[in-house]
Amino acid sequence: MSRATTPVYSGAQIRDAETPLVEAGAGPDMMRRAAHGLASYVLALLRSDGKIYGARVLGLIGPGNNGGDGLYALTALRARGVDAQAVLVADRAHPQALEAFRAAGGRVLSSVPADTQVLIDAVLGTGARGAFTLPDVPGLAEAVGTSTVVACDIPSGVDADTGRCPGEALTAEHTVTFGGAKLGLLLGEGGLRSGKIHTVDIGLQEHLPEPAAWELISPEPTRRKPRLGDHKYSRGSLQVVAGSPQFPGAAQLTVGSAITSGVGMVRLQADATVSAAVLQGWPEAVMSHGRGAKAFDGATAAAIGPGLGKDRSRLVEGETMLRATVESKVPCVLDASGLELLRGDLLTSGDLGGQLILTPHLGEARRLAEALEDESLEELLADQPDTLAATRALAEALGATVLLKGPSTVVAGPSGGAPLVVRSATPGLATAGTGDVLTGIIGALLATADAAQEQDWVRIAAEGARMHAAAAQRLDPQGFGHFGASALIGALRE
Ligand SMILES: NC(=O)C1=CN([C@@H]2O[C@H](COP(=O)(O)OP(=O)(O)OC[C@H]3O[C@@H](n4cnc5c(N)ncnc54)[C@H](OP(=O)(O)O)[C@@H]3O)[C@@H](O)[C@H]2O)[C@@H](O)CC1
Ligand SMILES: Nc1ncnc2c1ncn2[C@@H]1O[C@H](COP(=O)(O)OP(=O)(O)O)[C@@H](O)[C@H]1O
Ligand SMILES: [K+]
Repeated sequence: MSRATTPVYSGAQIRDAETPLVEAGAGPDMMRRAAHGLASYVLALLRSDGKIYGARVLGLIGPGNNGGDGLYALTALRARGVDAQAVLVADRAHPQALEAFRAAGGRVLSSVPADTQVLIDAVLGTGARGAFTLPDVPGLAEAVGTSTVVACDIPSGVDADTGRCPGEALTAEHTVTFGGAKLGLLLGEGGLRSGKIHTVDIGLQEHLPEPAAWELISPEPTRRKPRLGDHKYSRGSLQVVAGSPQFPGAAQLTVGSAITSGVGMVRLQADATVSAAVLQGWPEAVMSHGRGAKAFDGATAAAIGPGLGKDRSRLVEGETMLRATVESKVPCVLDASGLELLRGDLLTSGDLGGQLILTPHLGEARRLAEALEDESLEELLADQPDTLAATRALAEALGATVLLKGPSTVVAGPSGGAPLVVRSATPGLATAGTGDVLTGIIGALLATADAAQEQDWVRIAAEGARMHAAAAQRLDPQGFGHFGASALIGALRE
């Protein structure tokens, strides 16, 4: 993968990489490195917050190695003058780590002091199995609200492979994770509970397999800048089928975001009312109403679906265009009501092509799973979804690229390459119409991209999601959420 991405592993991959090292006697060494990384991170937090000497840190310690990491980190913090104490939540704790902690003057408390500044969650890590119940420790609920919670490896209760929380779970503002980022820190519920993620090298690197996914963290160079000799046709032309009398705004947002993302020409196929509305805001848009699949001639990509609603004639136009793109293998992004067009042979062909990018949100993905009558996919998408496995399965079933939207967006191609994840931390995007903006961005990227391989489509779609989140971040750095989809378009310029 490129330098814009970082590897993400399942908990099982990390454990498998650790096993031979533990068998060779390197376990204590790895634990020392993990604890040192955790203690250094907490020290930096305390330093930025005021002072280290006498600062109050409490470790919530579980029965296994995760608790061992926590106890050694507390020991290291004590050596720096931090008032670090522990609460043991089980009837046992890592014996050597507990001994080291006690030898450093650490005390085991039966409640969490009210003046705790940093609470280290070292209850469960990758060894967690099944549902977790928050320990009944006096003062814990209050401290969770008032102190900074730092998770040791993974917030307790979060499944390291999927991000699912089968029972209760702790929520951290920071997670210091060992050996490599875990899927569970990025995906689903886990993605909402991990906060800022910091990875500590514990010497696993060369023992790790190909990662289960990659996180896209900085711009992918998929955007083509205008060249000196370019003209409007050579810069790419995007054909949009969006909007209906009920939802004219969806066409405005898709067209506007495509124009702003940088493409030679944006053409819209829509009826007279929608066209008039779009032209008010975007006079540079070209109308191609009434030309059927011919409207598609010369386009280098298509964007189909936003705001077609249940309008019969608009859906027919969308389907005509969709079939034309699939047949000619011209890249296309299919969103919103456009996804309802995947029925009959379009649903079951299993080979729509990686150049077709579907951008469902969770509800739309569930409807696709229902239409496919795929119970295992429905299960992956149920209550606590496994978004990585579900995106892969959906991409494979349809033979297309799938971008599953959410706080963490997952993109997978049809033939099983490693998916890309875009974590946004911009909940202000949860507002009507932002999906239409994403469709316009991806449409523009597709229209201007040089893509040859399946993984290119995955990268382009993920880059679209990154640009979308970056625009929200730029527009609303404090996270107040006081913006709508139209304002997001204005923030697309990087
Ligand atoms: N391997 C290494 O060398 C290195 C590992 N490292 C660290 O070790 C961590 C993994 O440690 P681990 O394997 O000891 O598992 P861990 O997460 O502490 O939990 C296991 C304990 O919890 C219990 N338990 C399980 N589920 C439960 C539930 N739902 N509710 C309640 N209890 C539950 C379970 O009890 P049992 O079911 O066995 O009775 C068992 O006692 C990893 O995240 C990293 O921090 C690093 O130091 C680097 C080197
Ligand atoms: N809590 C959230 N945090 C970050 N991004 C979010 C959140 N909720 C939604 N989004 C993003 O906002 C967009 C919403 O898209 P969608 O649901 O299709 O909206 P619409 O159909 O109204 O345009 C997606 O890109 C999604 O990833
Ligand atoms: K933990």
